[in-house]
Amino acid sequence: MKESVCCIQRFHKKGYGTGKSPGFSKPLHVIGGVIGDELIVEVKTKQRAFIKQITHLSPYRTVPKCSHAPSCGGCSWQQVDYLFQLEQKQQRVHELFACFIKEQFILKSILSCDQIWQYRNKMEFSFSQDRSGQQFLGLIFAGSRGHVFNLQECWLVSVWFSSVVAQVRLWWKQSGLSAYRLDNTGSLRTLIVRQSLSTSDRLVMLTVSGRPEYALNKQQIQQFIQKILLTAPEPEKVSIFLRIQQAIKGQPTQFFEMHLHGPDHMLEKLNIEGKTLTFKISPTSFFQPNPRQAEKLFSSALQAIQGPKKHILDLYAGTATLSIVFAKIADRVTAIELNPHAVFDAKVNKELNHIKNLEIICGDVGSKVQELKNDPDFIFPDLVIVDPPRTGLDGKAIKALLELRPQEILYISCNPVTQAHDIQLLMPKGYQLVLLQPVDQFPHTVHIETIALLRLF
Ligand SMILES: C[S@@+](CC[C@H](N)C(=O)[O-])C[C@H]1O[C@@H](n2cnc3c(N)ncnc32)[C@H](O)[C@@H]1O
Repeated sequence: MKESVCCIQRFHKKGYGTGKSPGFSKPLHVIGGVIGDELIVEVKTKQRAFIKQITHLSPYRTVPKCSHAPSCGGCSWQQVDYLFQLEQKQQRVHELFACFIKEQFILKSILSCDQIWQYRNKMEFSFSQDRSGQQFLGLIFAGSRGHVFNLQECWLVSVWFSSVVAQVRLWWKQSGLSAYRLDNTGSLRTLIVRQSLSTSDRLVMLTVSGRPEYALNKQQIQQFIQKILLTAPEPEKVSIFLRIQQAIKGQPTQFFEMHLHGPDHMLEKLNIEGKTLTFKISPTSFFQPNPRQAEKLFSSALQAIQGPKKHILDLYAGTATLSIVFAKIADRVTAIELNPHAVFDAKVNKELNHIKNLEIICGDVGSKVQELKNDPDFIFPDLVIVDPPRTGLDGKAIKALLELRPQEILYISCNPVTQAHDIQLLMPKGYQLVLLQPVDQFPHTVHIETIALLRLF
């Protein structure tokens, strides 16, 4: 391991501080480095380095709240002043789009987060064991290849999350179970914890191996439930699930959920333009992880569109959040979602929010749009909303969009890199980017949510 000096000049896309260092031909990426820092660093791999000493403090540096901040892979920017985080995110979005868009488009100022701590409603923790058998349950070390550390606190979520982790760690010690390993041996894989920010509903899901020789027995499951119930003020209201993940070589991974305790879902509420909407969320359904910012995201998306619309297609609809928000400006809305559990939630959410003009379809976006188009009664949409996973739109979905040729496409994304890539494919076919609105859903991380409005010219 080599020691060197390094001045941080910019941020790497993963949030590391990047700067030149004498003796190294390529810039170093320093975990925890902030633009303006002068550092003595330890160089671990060719370009990856760790801070040994700060010789000059950046004016953008602040004191992290969490004791894990210097090494946790969850928050790479807790040491960066929040206003500077926002500036950096705004600049990143500008760089990603301005490099290929020559026409005028409006890049709005990023919508900041009012509650920058304890804003998440979900966190996934991993189980791991080293060669000596020492047990770890928590998050992944920054810059490591999946090395887990024992989490004691996390400021992105409520304190209940760390008390669940602590109780599960105690249960694990007594259980005799082992952590799942990449060679498909061992039992315990992940622990998902969710807590609604509006109703305080709580949900815990333990994911284990599907190999029969690593299955949990009745007593182990009962003891797991008892430990979780110790953490909650109203134990009867905690939902507990066991998820069995079956990984067989050459076959798609399969999941089976077992409902162990409490309600089979949780409820979350969003306030959109003065109206409170209620959403049922099953353990495997996606829901926006920062509900207060989701309110800003959805309100801002709604304001970007001038209604009324005849037919809105909501692709990658999840639990139908956007469909329900947009239903008031359309004659009809059609939602398409792959996950059957989320589709089931979406149907309940339609009823809970008294929506009459919404149809919900379960299936892959690319295939279902083709089927819809073949229906002679199909009304071509004037607005298509897409909110895909981080990987963006696949070839089939892009093709479907181009065949539908709606007047407007509202593209919401948690990954502006894939979003910019997809928009580059849509532009030569007559679409122009008219509006870009970044939203800070994830303070202290490098992640950015963006709303893009495309119009057919
Ligand atoms: C980022 S979430 C957006 C959900 C929703 N718009 C919201 O804000 O709550 C993406 C959703 O796309 C779904 N999905 C992923 N691939 C899909 C596909 N090929 N076809 C349909 N839905 C898909 C996922 O299950 C997930 O619910």
